[in-house]
Amino acid sequence: MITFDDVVKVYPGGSTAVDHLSLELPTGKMTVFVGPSGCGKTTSLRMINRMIEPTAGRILIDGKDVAGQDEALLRRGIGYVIQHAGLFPHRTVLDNVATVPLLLGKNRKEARAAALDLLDRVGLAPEFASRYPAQLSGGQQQRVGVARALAADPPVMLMDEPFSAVDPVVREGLHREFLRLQKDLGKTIAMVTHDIDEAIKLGDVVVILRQGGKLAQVGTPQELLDHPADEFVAEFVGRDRGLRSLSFDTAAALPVKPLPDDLVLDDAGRPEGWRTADGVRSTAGTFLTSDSLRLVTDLAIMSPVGIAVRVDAEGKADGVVPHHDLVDHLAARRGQK
Ligand SMILES: Nc1ncnc2c1ncn2[C@@H]1O[C@H](COP(=O)(O)OP(=O)(O)OP(=O)(O)O)[C@@H](O)[C@H]1O
Repeated sequence: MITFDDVVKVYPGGSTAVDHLSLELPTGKMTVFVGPSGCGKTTSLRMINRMIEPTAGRILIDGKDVAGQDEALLRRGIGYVIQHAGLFPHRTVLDNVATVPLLLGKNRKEARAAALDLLDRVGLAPEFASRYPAQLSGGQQQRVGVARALAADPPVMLMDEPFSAVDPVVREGLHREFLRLQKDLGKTIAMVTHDIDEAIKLGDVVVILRQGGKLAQVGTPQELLDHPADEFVAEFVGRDRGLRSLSFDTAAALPVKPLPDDLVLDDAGRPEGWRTADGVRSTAGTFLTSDSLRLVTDLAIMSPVGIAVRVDAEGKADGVVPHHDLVDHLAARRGQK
């Protein structure tokens, strides 16, 4: 666990970048710092590995104050990934990643093998190993940056806007791969982004800072969406927060009605579509109990008859949710929160 204990940073010249920040970043989870430009996100991150020293307060990793630790040793246990990857331009991809295992005392062969394994883990084929960073796309460079940060197998990773230099489609892919990787590795990660959607998607915990380096709110994405602490947070997480919060709940508790006659099924009981007055069948939108309430809402809205169809694992229809039932369920859900 990383603990911020009443941390203050005032830069020379007097601007307060971080103002009495107290927080806990849970072990093995991803904590995302987000907030408007200049609110102290990067400063907070860099105080963890002592690239910046706090003016007051303490930062502890697993109960040990970082201030008392040897900087080189401390940083060996903390991987660091930045925007544009920060790769060595005159070294090949393989050498960029193998540098760290070499520094840690592996021989050349072992270091190269470790680097190849890491490149594979971040989704880069072996043929990229001999290229130079300039011969890669932004997204590929970012993967090399992540592989290099992982090379020392650090328990903690700091990531400063790691996905912001790539276009939205590539970013989407990197998010997916990163979530898969983190599921395997379970690192304690502190990440900075200015993008609230990215924070909500990737963060187990989201820290929202406001101007002047003050903590606005900390919580799980769903807590922030369902219970924003004030107007600033509500605005920041977005006006559509009600709808987005539905992504975090499954349809498991959603009551269903029996199948109506106008739902056409095949021989195996799988929905084929809706029978309409002129005989045309339009597709029926189906969901599993494990799908999100957001998907069910979308299906009900898009359905010509305003009904979403629940199916089992074999695709067999076993109940329906008319949109008015869905609205009642969502209202009751809101009342329970
Ligand atoms: N070296 C410095 N000297 C003086 N002031 C600084 C220094 N670095 C940052 N600041 C100021 O501290 C505040 C916080 O900066 P920081 O970079 O931590 O914010 P940020 O939230 O990461 O911003 P952004 O999203 O724009 O990158 C800003 O007002 C900034 O101008």
